[in-house]
Amino acid sequence: MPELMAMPERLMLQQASTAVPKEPQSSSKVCAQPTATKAQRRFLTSCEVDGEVFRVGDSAYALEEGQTYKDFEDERELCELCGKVDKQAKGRRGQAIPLLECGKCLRGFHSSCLAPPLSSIPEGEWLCADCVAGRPAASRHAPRNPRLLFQAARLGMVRIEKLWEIGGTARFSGRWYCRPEDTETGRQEHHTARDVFLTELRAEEELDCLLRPVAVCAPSELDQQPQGDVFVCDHQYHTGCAVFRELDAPHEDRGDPLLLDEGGSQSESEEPAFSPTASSKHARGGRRRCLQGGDDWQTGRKKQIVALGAAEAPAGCRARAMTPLEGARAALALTAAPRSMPCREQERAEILRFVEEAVAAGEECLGQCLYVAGVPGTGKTATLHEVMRQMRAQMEAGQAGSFRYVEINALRLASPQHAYVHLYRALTGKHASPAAAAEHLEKLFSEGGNGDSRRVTVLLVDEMDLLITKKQQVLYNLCEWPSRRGSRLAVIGIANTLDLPERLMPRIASRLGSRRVVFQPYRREQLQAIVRRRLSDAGVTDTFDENAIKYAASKVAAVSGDVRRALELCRKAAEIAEEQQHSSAATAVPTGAERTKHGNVTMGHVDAAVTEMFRAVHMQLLGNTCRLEKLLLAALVMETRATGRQDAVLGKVQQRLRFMCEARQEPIPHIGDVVSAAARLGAKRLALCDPASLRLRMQLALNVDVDDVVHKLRNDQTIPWLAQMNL
Ligand SMILES: Nc1ncnc2c1ncn2[C@@H]1O[C@H](COP(=O)(O)OP(=O)(O)OP(=O)(O)O)[C@@H](O)[C@H]1O
Ligand SMILES: [Zn+2]
Ligand SMILES: [Zn+2]
Repeated sequence: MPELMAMPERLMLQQASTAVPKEPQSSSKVCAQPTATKAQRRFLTSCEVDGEVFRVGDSAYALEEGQTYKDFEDERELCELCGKVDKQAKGRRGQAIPLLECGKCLRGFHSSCLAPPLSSIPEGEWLCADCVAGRPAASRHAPRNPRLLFQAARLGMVRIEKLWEIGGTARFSGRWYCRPEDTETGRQEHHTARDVFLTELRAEEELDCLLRPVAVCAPSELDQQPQGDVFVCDHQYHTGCAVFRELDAPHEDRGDPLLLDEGGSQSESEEPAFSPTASSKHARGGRRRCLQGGDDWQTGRKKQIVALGAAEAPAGCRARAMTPLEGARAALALTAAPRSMPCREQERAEILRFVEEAVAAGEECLGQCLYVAGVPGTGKTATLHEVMRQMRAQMEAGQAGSFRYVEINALRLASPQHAYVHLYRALTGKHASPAAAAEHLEKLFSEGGNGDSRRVTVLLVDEMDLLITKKQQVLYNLCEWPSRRGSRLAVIGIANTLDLPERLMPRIASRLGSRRVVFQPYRREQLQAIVRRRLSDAGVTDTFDENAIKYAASKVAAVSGDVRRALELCRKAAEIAEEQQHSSAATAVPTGAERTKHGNVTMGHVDAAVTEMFRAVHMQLLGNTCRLEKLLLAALVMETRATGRQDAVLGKVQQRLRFMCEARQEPIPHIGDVVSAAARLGAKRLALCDPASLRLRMQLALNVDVDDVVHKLRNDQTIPWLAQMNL
């Protein structure tokens, strides 16, 4: 329901000047928001300021320092040729001739000023003579309309992500857009005059700093937009890491250093909005991005603010405080980026040294490859992310040279060759086919091909073993490019197998394998320390009985050193304890006070969590397998552990099965039975396999967690000797 929130202007001015420190030129005033009043925020979905409606999700021009609305009173562009706005047509009616806009440089021309003059406005896109000839198309006149001012870096543009009203003032937070010129690689051939990139830099100010909404659309939607204030955006640009990313690219990991200063939903508004001194210097051109916060910008607007739609407050923004158990659950969640990573200090230092050396070497950065290995859940990715976050902080503090950081997860690639596509896109913001991208990268990493970028690129390739192809060309390129003079590229590969370099051709192995960091599986005490640290970082150490943590750690350490399982188990235990607390509160026994005191997670809860985790459907399916299927699973686990690959050829698995049976004096199963047992595992979705027609050439891979399989096999009563096997 519309609601009027206009306040007397005098009052508003007072408010603004008390909220703002006295020095009028200080840029820090943008950040100096009184946080004490945060509780009274009312979130809005849209808001009207003097007739302009701004919605969440809209983009808008934002005034830069020193600009006022008065500056935009006459936005009419001048004709590039005659330098005038209006021109009376010679002849009968004497009406103004509109300016014709060049589709590339966006400058305006009177149709009658052109040589030869155009008698009618052309249909579709029209290009000026400079653009047709490929000449630089700089305007001779100072731009007057916002679109050209933005392109001349004299006006900002933001995307509004939140709108709220506080004390009669409407405020917004959002992110800045930048132009191709503001990126590390600068304006490139494929950029059009309308291309913009959404950056990670946040803005938070009064809504009054926004001039008016603009349309920002995907390239494919451009045709449906009216001319004028329209921009095209299909990539984000991270100014800190100087890399591009598809606008809607999925990102899962909260620890991803690229996501650091995106407006996180929980921490929003605690962290200062973008401070122009800190991060903008990394954006090329070091443009000072500061929203007007003084008194002068209020001239020209009456500040009639109308809140149009009130929004539900975002979850968590006004939520009640978390209970300790909820806090514990959140701290143990796998998606939470750990604040600190105990037990990995040495590995971390080694990786940090590698990156520091590569970045410091700059031009001389030659042949830098690092191979990081370790079984799943040993903190490889998390440690790397932490190192990169630290490097970024160093870079921003001016303690380390600038670098670019690109991350590729081979699991998410459509094919190994798509690694090229991803890397090329990150460096240039451009999409290309795998073959074309490989060609461009080849040039880029050859001498002088990297343009005038002085930054070293640090490339992280997660799950690197998935990039193995028949000719190993992708891996070869990724490991060879860094050794090119002037490539300024350092590559870090992560994989689960220790011997990946040894499985590669010697020319790759020599490059990748020379520097390694190995992550050993966590031992029981380490798992314990990690869980404990996560809890203490969140300030909820005493939610867990010491014995409960110890018990959970030993349960997990008995099967694997995968910290994920330890965290999951403890999280589940906390969940169970919480449920118990709720149900006992509901029955309202007067011992409530005592209950909360003892409402800790105990060994009993961990035990319940173990049972629950192992009650999952696939665990039941595992329990219902026949003897041969069980033996086959055991052989498959051993084979994949030995090769470090996820899949195995049935022939090899069958060989292991035979040795196993021979050693235990079990009857050796017939090959046909083995093939059909494999097909049955496939049908139950416990394993992935090719058609059974391939027989022993069939590829087989586990489709369930290997630790679950091992747990089941070790505890199998019907084949007790499996417990002694080295699974
Ligand atoms: N030392 C540690 N302290 C705190 N949390 C940790 C530690 N090691 C790992 N974790 C957490 O465990 C989870 C798994 O870690 P990570 O993804 O880094 O493992 P990984 O070795 O890369 O495994 P994979 O090979 O399966 O990707 C993450 O949520 C991470 O935050
Ligand atoms: Zn003219
Ligand atoms: Zn032009």
